[in-house]
Amino acid sequence: MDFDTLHALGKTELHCHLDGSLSLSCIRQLAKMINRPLPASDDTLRQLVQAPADSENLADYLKTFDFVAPLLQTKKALQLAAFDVVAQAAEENVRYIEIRFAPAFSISGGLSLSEATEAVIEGLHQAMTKFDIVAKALVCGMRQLPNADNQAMFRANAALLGNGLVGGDFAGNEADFPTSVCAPAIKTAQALGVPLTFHAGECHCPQNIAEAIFLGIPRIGHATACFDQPDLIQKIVQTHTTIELCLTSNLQTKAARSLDKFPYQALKAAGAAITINTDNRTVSNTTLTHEYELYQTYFKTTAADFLAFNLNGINAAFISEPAKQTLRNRLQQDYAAFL
Ligand SMILES: O=c1[nH]cnc2c1ncn2[C@@H]1O[C@H](CO)[C@@H](O)[C@H]1O
Ligand SMILES: [Zn+2]
Repeated sequence: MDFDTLHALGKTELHCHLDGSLSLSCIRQLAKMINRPLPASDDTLRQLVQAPADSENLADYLKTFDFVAPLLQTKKALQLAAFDVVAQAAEENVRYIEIRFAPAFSISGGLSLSEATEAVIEGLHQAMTKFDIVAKALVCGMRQLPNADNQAMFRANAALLGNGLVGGDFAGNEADFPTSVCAPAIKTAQALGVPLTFHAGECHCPQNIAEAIFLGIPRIGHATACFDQPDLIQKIVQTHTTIELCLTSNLQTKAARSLDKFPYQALKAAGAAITINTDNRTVSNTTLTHEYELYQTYFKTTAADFLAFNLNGINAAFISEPAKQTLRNRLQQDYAAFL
């Protein structure tokens, strides 16, 4: 399929970070609101908000997020940001998206942990009235924060579940903060009834994936380190764990040092429920269409595969069964001409 066809295909995306996906024009608008000077040239600005080409590891990649954090400290800014990311997704025919962000990174201007989320939800709702897309929010605990902080975040946000907020995640510094360290906050989120996905396996540590599955988490972001672990892959299949693959991001963070160390083929061969995601449109300089193009080029992924991965995404989405059925029907229609 050519790029225009890949662009036209209906899509779903479970793994997309708000702060890593702002368009340059949105970044300019937000910077203006706090009188922060930015380089006049888009090329220069892009260098500042994209992960460096020579990122050594996840920690290096995550440094890029410091640039936009000060821009996301007011209700208006978070609303505009959420609207902006949904608009980008709708433009490339994403029908369903879950957008994640860390409330703890948006409270230095005086917002509470729940007000930050309410503002994101407001932006998602505004975008849904304008574009043909369903957009939901996930709140991220951060691995490097104390469990008490992540627990407070989930407690503050649990009441918003069902009203635009559909679940939670843990992101951040996996190399120094393994899954076991986060277990108390994971258990708190689960006890509060927060559906969870979880970043694991980005730092060459398959154990972090295994522990997350053991703790009953039904979706794993990345899971890169399972590529040469047949037993773990069997566990993923048996437990019906859905994997949120992020190819470009993994090559940048060196989670996968080459394509043969990316787990797509091993997971697909085993029959695991995989999905394709951007992770961070801006920080990783990608789009979901570009990701599809890479899979087609590198792995000969077909329209039937893309449909199956999108249906995996719907099955694992944190929404009601009737809402899922509507989206499934829509995707079947979208793909009918390509199968
Ligand atoms: O690939 C990733 N792995 C781990 N953490 C990430 C990744 N991408 C973004 N974030 C972290 O999630 C926070 C909330 O969106 C971001 O600020 C960033 O620190
Ligand atoms: Zn991520």
